[in-house]
Amino acid sequence: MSYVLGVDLGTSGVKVLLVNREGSVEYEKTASLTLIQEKTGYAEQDPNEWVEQTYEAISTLLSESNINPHLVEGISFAGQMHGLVLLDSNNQVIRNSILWNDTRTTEECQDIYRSVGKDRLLDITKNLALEGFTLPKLLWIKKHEPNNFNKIQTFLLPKDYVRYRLTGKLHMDYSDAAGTLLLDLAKNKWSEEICELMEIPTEICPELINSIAEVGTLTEEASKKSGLNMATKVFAGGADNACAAIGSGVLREDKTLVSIGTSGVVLSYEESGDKNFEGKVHYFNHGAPDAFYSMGVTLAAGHSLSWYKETFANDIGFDELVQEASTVKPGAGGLLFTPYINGERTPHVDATIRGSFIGIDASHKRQHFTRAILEGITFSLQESVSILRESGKKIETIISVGGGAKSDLWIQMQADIFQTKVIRLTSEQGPGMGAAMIASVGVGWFNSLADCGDVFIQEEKVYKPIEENVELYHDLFHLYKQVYSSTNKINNQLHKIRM
Ligand SMILES: Nc1ncnc2c1ncn2[C@@H]1O[C@H](COP(=O)(O)OP(=O)(O)O)[C@@H](O)[C@H]1O
Ligand SMILES: O=C(CO)[C@@H](O)[C@H](O)COP(=O)(O)O
Repeated sequence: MSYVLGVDLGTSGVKVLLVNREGSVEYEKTASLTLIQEKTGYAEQDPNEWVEQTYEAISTLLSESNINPHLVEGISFAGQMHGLVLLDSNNQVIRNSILWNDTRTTEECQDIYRSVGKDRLLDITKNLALEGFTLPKLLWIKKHEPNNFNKIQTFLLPKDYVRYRLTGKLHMDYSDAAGTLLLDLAKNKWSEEICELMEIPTEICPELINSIAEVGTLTEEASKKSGLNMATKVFAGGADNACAAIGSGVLREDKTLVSIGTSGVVLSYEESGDKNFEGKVHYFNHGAPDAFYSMGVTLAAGHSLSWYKETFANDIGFDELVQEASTVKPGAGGLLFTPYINGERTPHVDATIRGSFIGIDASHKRQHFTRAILEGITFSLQESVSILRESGKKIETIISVGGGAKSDLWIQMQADIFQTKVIRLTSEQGPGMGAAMIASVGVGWFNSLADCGDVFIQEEKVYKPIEENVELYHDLFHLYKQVYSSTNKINNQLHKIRM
């Protein structure tokens, strides 16, 4: 038997999957990560912790599974997008990474619109200037940390930095580069026009490669620290959502996934990169060659639940917390939650909005708040489903992945609110499975990602909408959508106090 490893550098932790030639996940290991939030709107992580925790997860997996490392033929990576990693002339990390859910860069986004123009930016990158993207972070460093900016030899994204430390090779893959606001999507190259207009030296932009490209093998240090054989082949990998699309079989039109990780995404396959969504959704390169995807993003999806658990229910696990919520009927006793604890992207591009509980009643218990959070996150994702449907997408079946897909209750809720069949796969680890599929094609087990998907991707359970819940949630969704416009002005005032 031989194996590949899929590494998913998520925000909550590094997840490593050991996958055999039949696509079975024979072992998985997670090593947690620390989210540094020194003040409102800030989110950072230490790139060196990513590397150490990747070594920890791989070495522990190998020792616990008792697998001979020589049987691991290949490894690839999925990673949280947009996070800015700055390397100096010795390829040393200059400062902590500013992450995808950090919203400090509103001014820099306005600078981009002033210098490039919103329409021109959309023409070149197909995306709006959002606080979580990479270019605004680079501009923030240039404005607020000029000494650090002047030390930059190159910038990378999270998984590319981990792959660099394991191989000694510097690259960025196209699916992740698409989220930097520096990639010319049509020309598939760094935009010299945007670099020039924003005074970003083009030489700090790394070499671009495809997700399925072989980048090399492991360094001696990486082999020693991970326990893997030095001859293990390393493949580029992709953005976590691009890999989730691969790992969920979203490899043709009208295939859609929902991933509830720290963020929440609704992702739909796009055959071309020349549609015009007017920036209403994200529009990025897929991890599969010559393909793209549209995507709505809820900034704090799983994060809303994990923040609530850590703050109010740290004595119990997620399973128990969610099980409690299942004792409450749909509608959470008239309690609504909006998941804007880090601001929001889709449909509301608003870094100052914050979350709300509306309708708190003296009869409500913890389980009502938990259910309201699950429903509010799902309502937020329904807003992205609605945008994609309004763009002409047929969304009749959705594949659910991410940590949120561990819960029967939450997937049923998704079916009821999205009013579609929702499929749970045998592994909810969409990004990690996608990375494993990239490695399995790379080592030659399959001729294409689609051929690999036919073997690796197995449905475990289909959830169908429950009519009475559909009707209730349909009415509640209209109430939910009113909360943003009813609270954004107050939140803007509160933001001044929060700073
Ligand atoms: N058993 C569970 N039931 C429901 N939700 C869960 C469960 N375990 C984790 N989660 C949710 O999944 C999220 C983490 O999902 P994951 O895909 O690992 O995120 P990331 O890739 O961002 O690290 C947590 O924030 C939590 O809200
Ligand atoms: O910013 C985005 C997509 O644009 C997020 O999807 C990040 O990629 C984080 O992913 P998770 O940690 O939630 O998996």
